[in-house]
Amino acid sequence: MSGRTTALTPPADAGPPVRHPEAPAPGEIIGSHYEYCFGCGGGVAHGLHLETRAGEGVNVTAEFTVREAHQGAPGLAHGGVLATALDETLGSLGWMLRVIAVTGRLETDFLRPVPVGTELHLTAEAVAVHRRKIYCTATGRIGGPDGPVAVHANAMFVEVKIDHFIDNGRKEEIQAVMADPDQVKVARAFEVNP
Ligand SMILES: CCCCCCCC(=O)SCCNC(=O)CCNC(=O)[C@H](O)C(C)(C)COP(=O)(O)OP(=O)(O)OC[C@H]1O[C@@H](n2cnc3c(N)ncnc32)[C@H](O)[C@@H]1OP(=O)(O)O
Repeated sequence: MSGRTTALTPPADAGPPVRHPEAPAPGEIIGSHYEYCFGCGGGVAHGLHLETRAGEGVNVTAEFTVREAHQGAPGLAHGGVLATALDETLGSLGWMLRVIAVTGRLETDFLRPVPVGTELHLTAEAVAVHRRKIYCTATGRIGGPDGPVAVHANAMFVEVKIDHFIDNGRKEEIQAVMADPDQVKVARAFEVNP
């Protein structure tokens, strides 16, 4: 990581994020991007099962109920799980920009403990784009969209091509995904932007 600036403040020549014309309509549920994703996949028993909805701008909302399997301290959510919820919500912003992007940097503030049983209401928003970098923020509130803020993150995602996953993922899973024509179609559509 030599010579790389790690600041999460967008550079002066960064531009505003632009909602893609084919982004999901406001209020539309953004389905899971992968059945075995710990954040959103239905195939992970103890996963977060996060359900994300498109916002009106380059933003999304999501809910996640903290369950027993998500504990760190007795009766409280594990901080890493809460960071995962923020990360997953932020990851959905790619649908609004219609790019594939992965987390480059994620800085999380933990402001309140989150008890098991809590429904965490999450929002994420892209704030600036500079070349392949997407600067964004996310917030998790306890109990409702206007509840007290429990967690907040500033992040920078980096746009990648499908090859990022093909070249780096384990062969078994990559082959299974590539055998599904629907998944390939969705992924390739994201590579043609706009
Ligand atoms: C399909 C979507 C799934 C979503 C799931 C939820 C989100 C996730 O959890 S994704 C999984 C976690 N993240 C990862 O595994 C990513 C691992 N990291 C990588 O693969 C690489 O480091 C990657 C792709 C981020 C960047 O590598 P590379 O493509 O070679 O780009 P690189 O040239 O180094 O960087 C591009 C720009 O980003 C900047 N950058 C990259 N990483 C960072 C970082 N950590 N901090 C600050 N800046 C960074 C670089 O400085 C560069 O900036 P500039 O354009 O000004 O020169």
